[in-house]
Amino acid sequence: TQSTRPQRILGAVQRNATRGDPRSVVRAIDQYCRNQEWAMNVGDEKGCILDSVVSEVNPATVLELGTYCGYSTVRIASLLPPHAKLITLEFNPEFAVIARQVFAWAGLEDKIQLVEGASGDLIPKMKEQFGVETFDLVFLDHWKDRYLPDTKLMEECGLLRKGSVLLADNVICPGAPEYLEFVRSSPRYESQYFKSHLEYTKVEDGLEKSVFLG
Ligand SMILES: CCc1ncnc2c1ncn2[C@@H]1O[C@H](/C=C/CNC(=O)c2cc(-c3ccc(F)cc3)cc(O)c2O)[C@@H](O)[C@H]1O
Ligand SMILES: [Mg+2]
Repeated sequence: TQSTRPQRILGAVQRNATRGDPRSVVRAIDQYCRNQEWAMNVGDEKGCILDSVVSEVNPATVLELGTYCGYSTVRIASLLPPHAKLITLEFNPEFAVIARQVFAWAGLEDKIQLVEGASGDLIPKMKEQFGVETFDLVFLDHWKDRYLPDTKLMEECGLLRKGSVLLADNVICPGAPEYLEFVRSSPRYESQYFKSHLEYTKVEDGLEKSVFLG
């Protein structure tokens, strides 16, 4: 039977990365997706911007919306301090199965908690079910029309504190126009655009970093 793209990405990791070495997992996925078949990972160029924001925030609690194969999850988790917690939400069970194996190959399964389900259903349960107070960093990389409703939902659920950082992928391509308009015009956010390129291409894309002002 025909394999899926996520299965082929996992294969590339298992063939080319070193068990327990997160950076080799990241490199293996980037090489596969750049040379064999494109996939919607944040990628190496935007990934460097992601790394710099993670290092600057040095978060104790991270929420990722949209795991896919776990490329950005591994990238973020590999930079977290010892007792930090990364929760990643994914509603496609097939992608979740692949991502968990990618985390295991990277040796990061103890730092990453993948929760299966839709973000709109899970965000209201964060405090009671997952013992989260607030998130220091949120990485938005799921369906682009969910960025704004989920941001409003996180505010309503008291999951953002003064200084919480939202980092959103793809604000240009495919684009998240309503989200961008909101965070750039709201007095409750301080927003900054990091110009880059769509993963593995020369097409313009970028990340929007928005600090919640409380
Ligand atoms: C219901 C809420 C909700 N709850 C939980 N999990 C959810 C969810 N909504 C989605 N997911 C999961 O997240 C991932 C989807 C991510 C969606 N990402 C892009 O569409 C995208 C596209 C391009 C691009 C494609 C084609 C082009 F030509 C150009 C650019 C580039 C990029 O970097 C991109 O991120 C999958 O794992 C979903 O199962
Ligand atoms: Mg993306």
